[in-house]
Amino acid sequence: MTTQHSSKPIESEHRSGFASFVGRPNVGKSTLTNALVGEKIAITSAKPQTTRRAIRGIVHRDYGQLILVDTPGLHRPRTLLGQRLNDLVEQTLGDVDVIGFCIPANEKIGPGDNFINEQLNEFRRAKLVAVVTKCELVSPEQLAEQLMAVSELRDWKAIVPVSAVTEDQLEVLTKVLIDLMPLSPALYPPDAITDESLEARICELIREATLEGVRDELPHSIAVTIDEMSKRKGKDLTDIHANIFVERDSQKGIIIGHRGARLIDVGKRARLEIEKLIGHKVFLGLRVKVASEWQRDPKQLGKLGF
Ligand SMILES: Nc1nc2c(ncn2[C@@H]2O[C@H](COP(=O)(O)OP(=O)(O)OP(=O)(O)O)[C@@H](O)[C@H]2O)c(=O)[nH]1
Repeated sequence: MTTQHSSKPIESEHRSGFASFVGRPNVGKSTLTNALVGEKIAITSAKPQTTRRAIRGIVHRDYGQLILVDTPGLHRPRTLLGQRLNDLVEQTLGDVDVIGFCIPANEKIGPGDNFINEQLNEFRRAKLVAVVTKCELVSPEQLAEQLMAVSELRDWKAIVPVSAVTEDQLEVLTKVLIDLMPLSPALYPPDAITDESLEARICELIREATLEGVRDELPHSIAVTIDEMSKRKGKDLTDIHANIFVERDSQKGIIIGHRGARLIDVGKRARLEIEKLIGHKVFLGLRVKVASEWQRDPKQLGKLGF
């Protein structure tokens, strides 16, 4: 007598589950997510704390499926937005199978890392992995030292050094993470890369272009919404009308720039990224609006999608 089971050995070993990267702002969590997925899912920026949503990037292998949930990072909240972001992180981390704690290879472990490491004790469901990022920036000796320091933080399931820029060790990290997932069939269809809506991804691309080159206090004041998006009849062209919200008139001036020069540049960069995403030409109309103190106002936060 033969059993069905014996004829399907590969599927029975298939693993699927959720993982999240945590770590101080700017350690490379979003870049790593994009590099693992192989497509731009999360926006990245040299400004800290630019990640606002739980975005799922999906990595497919024949032995398993890894669903990456990007989070804004744990930090002490100063505004209602900050508080909502923290709630979102806690909810997310309470649910995932694996948490990858990202620590950059080129910076000594400090109070910020220790704070997050302590927070990780709260999430008992998840298996904990340390990911040492930006490895191409240091010598092999420095890397070895950092790996030692990381191993002293706690008893990790694994410690993996990677570089999202040179793509070093990305496949190793993928395998390590999938091997820690529960046995399960695939949770998403094979062609799914994210479950974020196209509109949400476009808003994020516009926010990313807007963030480039602005000073430190401004990034948190920017939110983007889409008023209208439609494909022109019989043409490979999509019209998109979007709003960039800031909190004060002075910020509006910064975004728009001298005679609108900066806004034109933002629009051009955002348009090119959106065209890459949707695969054809885009007309992008941007309007800058003031929604004063939106980060502290529950009604406005709701309207802007938080
Ligand atoms: N050299 C180097 N730079 C990297 C690497 N990964 C990310 N970066 C850079 O580090 C900066 C921060 O990257 P992000 O991916 O936005 O960092 P994050 O941790 O998601 O930041 P938050 O949005 O603040 O949470 C960007 O300027 C990236 O280009 C890497 O492997 N090597």
